[in-house]
Amino acid sequence: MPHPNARALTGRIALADGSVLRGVGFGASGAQAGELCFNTAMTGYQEILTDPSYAGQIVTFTFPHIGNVGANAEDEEGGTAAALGCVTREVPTAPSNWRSAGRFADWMSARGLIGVGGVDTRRLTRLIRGKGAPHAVIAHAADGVFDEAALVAQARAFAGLVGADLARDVTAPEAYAWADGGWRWPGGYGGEDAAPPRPGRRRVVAIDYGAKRNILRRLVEAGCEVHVLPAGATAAQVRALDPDGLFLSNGPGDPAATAEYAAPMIREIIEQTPIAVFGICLGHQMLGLALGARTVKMNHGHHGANHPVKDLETGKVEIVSMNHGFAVDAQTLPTGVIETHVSLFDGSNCGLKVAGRPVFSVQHHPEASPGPHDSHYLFDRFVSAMG
Ligand SMILES: NC(=O)CC[C@H](N)C(=O)O
Repeated sequence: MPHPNARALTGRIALADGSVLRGVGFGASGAQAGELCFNTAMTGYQEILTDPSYAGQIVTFTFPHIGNVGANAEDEEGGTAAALGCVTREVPTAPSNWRSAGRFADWMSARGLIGVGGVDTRRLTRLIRGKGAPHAVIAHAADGVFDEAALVAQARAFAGLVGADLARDVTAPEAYAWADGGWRWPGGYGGEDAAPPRPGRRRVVAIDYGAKRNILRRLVEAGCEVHVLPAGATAAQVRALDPDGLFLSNGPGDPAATAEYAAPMIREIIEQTPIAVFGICLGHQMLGLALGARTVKMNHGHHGANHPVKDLETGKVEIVSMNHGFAVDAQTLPTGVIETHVSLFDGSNCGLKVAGRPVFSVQHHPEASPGPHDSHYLFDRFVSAMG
């Protein structure tokens, strides 16, 4: 007789190398192919899974208990696309906190996210770290019946993130204004109405390549009035709003795949308009590309809320939130572009600035959603750079 606690193995993780891990499926049903990465954050699973930068990826959480505090409407970082699903050590339980809007598994279903729990995530993480982020399929079927060979074939057929322009897929369909944590986006999330522009605020045009909401909130907190433009915005469209600063957001996919539209716009602004420019993550990589540097695919990337980064100008070490699988190759930074931050895990580039200009960017996530607040000062630095 089966153990009374035994649960059917209704989930699978199939890797392109042919291995198949079995677990307990939860959330949405189906089978999705993507790149499998691991995230070491101990909190913030809902922010992670709704961060548009995770489009095309499946997240293995190294922290074993995921979903225990349920899900709620405030913690969503994006309105539409995000990760494909997640892998957990323990099968999520019912929420244990009073403010949850609902069970994690129900929220996963509603978002179309597939979960597989009861997996040896330690083994999976070692595998990803050793061989690089694999192409994989995450699958959930209530009857526990799978064609495992077909899942492996589906993982092998995944084209990968190199060369994939996903920022265009997740960007806002049209321009919108954001203020005080609210936004106006017809058919969107439907949060609070945007407040009218306030006198005395610095005007920022933020390009949405898959922007996390908490970045926009932090910009408002730092004293900005934020106007968001879709990914394909031209320099003329940016200038038409007469901003004091241009913000380049985070986002999914390969930065080099955006070369046709992002780099030319950024270059034109830097060359012709004397405003401050600040980029985060994909925005950092795009700024690097616009300045003439190259980006490279990392082995397994940086995904977590506990990464040490050194500010090379102050010598201070910040513990930061990270989520990237590509990086700017610091060796390719041209003269006049200075490396400002490095990862103390692997020495990879984490920041740059243009000498003598109010133009800078970081690879990590100062908005800390989830994560530590050590890098919040960068939002004030952006506002100061507006003169
Ligand atoms: N969070 C991000 O902006 C990620 C940037 C890019 N997609 C990468 O994986 O490196």
